[in-house]
Amino acid sequence: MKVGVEALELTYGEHRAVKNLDLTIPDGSSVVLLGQSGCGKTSTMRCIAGLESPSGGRITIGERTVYDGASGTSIPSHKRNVGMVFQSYAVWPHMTVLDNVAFPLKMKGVGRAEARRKAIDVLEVVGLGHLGERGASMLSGGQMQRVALARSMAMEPAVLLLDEPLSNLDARLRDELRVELRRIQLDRGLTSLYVTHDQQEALALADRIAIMQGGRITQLGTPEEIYAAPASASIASFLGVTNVFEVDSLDGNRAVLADQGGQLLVDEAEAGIPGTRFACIRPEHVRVTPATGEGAATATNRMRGTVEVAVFQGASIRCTVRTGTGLAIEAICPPPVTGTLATGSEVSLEVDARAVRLLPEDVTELQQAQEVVAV
Ligand SMILES: Nc1ncnc2c1ncn2[C@@H]1O[C@H](COP(=O)(O)OP(=O)(O)OP(=O)(O)O)[C@@H](O)[C@H]1O
Repeated sequence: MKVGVEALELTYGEHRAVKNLDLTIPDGSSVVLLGQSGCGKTSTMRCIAGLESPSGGRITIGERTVYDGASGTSIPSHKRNVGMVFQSYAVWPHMTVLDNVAFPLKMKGVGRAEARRKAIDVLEVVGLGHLGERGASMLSGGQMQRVALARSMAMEPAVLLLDEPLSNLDARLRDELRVELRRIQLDRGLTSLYVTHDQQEALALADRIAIMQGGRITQLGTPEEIYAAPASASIASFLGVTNVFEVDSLDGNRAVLADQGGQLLVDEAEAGIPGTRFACIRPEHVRVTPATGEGAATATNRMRGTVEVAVFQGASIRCTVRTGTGLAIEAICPPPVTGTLATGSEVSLEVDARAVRLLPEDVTELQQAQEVVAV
């Protein structure tokens, strides 16, 4: 069911944890709240679940208003029909896997046979159909988290709230379960809100990502839109854009970098936007080649530099190159011709002017993601 949050406010004492927050989760879609620790993600989710008392705003689930500060409406958590999955697995160790899933259904008044049938069905969906009779204490972390997910899904909630459910798992399991979760979400058309500080998780699981900073949503868009066009330098940094350079001034379509960092050619359209202060370049948009002469093509930045460090990542190499003007530029490149990227190598860098984005340091109002421009 569709979930609507309007002008939500939550304060803890003097601290405003959630500030005038608006968010819609369309029916059957997955929204991921992505932001640094302490930005208010969990608080927002807990307000939707009915586990916090907001200080104002309105929350609707389907057609029902579950919270309204103006009229004093507040439906208790257990009557909101929300399912929750947390970081901690929260399975009952003394019960079998099947009973873990069937028990809450029985508590809700579902008959024994029907509860069992539903439990078997959702255990199948999460890939645990063969482990129904096993004691829950004998499961791995990943399996326990699947049980927790199955238990929430069995209740057929109007919305599934997931708060960093994968963060206690090791990296391999996390990757595996992330794909599995997305498959289940799409197959079942679950309406879900997922909270994480992990950008890979957000990119993989979201129909829409809501970037949260300081109690507000500052950008909303599809994973592709947010990845290609972050609204501010702080969002870009958070998304792993390591090349963020302060701009001193603009000279036509040249950005003069602060601290004698040299100049970068930028797209004319970017140069025309007033008030921007940081030049951001994704590492994968930097081309590294063996050193050649400095070129003078108009639409491409060309620089010479020395490889400071290069890290082999399997399918790619991540390296830091120090340019003649002292800029440290990161690049992600395909595995190179032998030796090109060894530490100390002289290399040439190329960055298309259209790959240099000029962004404000921060945004405080919600930015809808812009159309993605390929470079
Ligand atoms: N019960 C509480 N009492 C007082 N302050 C709180 C309480 N819970 C959270 N806060 C504060 O509110 C802010 C938002 O916390 P919240 O847990 O929502 O952040 P988060 O983005 O989910 O972070 P994390 O990823 O670390 O869980 C933080 O500054 C936190 O310290």
